[in-house]
Amino acid sequence: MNQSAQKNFPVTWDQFHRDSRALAWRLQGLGPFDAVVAIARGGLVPATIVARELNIRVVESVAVKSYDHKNQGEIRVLKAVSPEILEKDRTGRVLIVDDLVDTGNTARAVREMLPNAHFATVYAKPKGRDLVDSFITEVSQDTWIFFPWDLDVAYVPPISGGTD
Ligand SMILES: O=P(O)(O)OC[C@H]1O[C@H](OP(=O)(O)OP(=O)(O)O)[C@H](O)[C@@H]1O
Ligand SMILES: Nc1nc2[nH]cnc2c(=O)[nH]1
Ligand SMILES: [Mg+2]
Repeated sequence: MNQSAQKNFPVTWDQFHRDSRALAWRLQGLGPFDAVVAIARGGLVPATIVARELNIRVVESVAVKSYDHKNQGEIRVLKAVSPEILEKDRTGRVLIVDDLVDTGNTARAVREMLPNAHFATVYAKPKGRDLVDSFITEVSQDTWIFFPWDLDVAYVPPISGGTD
């Protein structure tokens, strides 16, 4: 449950691209990886960027849903990992990518499916941090991250509270 999120952390496309590329730099040398498994939906964007940078051509997905907007519910697996990827996991050369780890519930569920994979996220909150092998930026547990695909350009009133 993330209703306690007090702070907003909006991320632009530019920043997300930069942070995802930074993740690719960090992952280079930890491989080689034969396949990337993106945790849909949020993991699909960074997975594509990482796969491009590391020249990984096999990109798969697993679909896990646990949030309805900011409310966390039961973990539901909507699309399981393919048998080919389960087979590849034995080699330890599978890379799982997600946009963030929060409570760690999603990461825990996917790690059970692919126990030998390297788990990477762009952002991490303290509760889930230890469940990922690599991440770029940590934010506090009471921060809600807004991804660029959740945002639009909008009017903001002046800090002084007056009209502009
Ligand atoms: O560590 P947790 O507390 O499990 O939260 C992290 C997960 O929550 C979000 O996905 P969400 O279930 O909202 O679906 P989405 O990727 O389709 O937005 C996010 O993309 C992570 O996958
Ligand atoms: N967009 C978004 N989804 C989440 N799912 C769990 N935590 C978060 C968060 O901080 N931002
Ligand atoms: Mg997700």
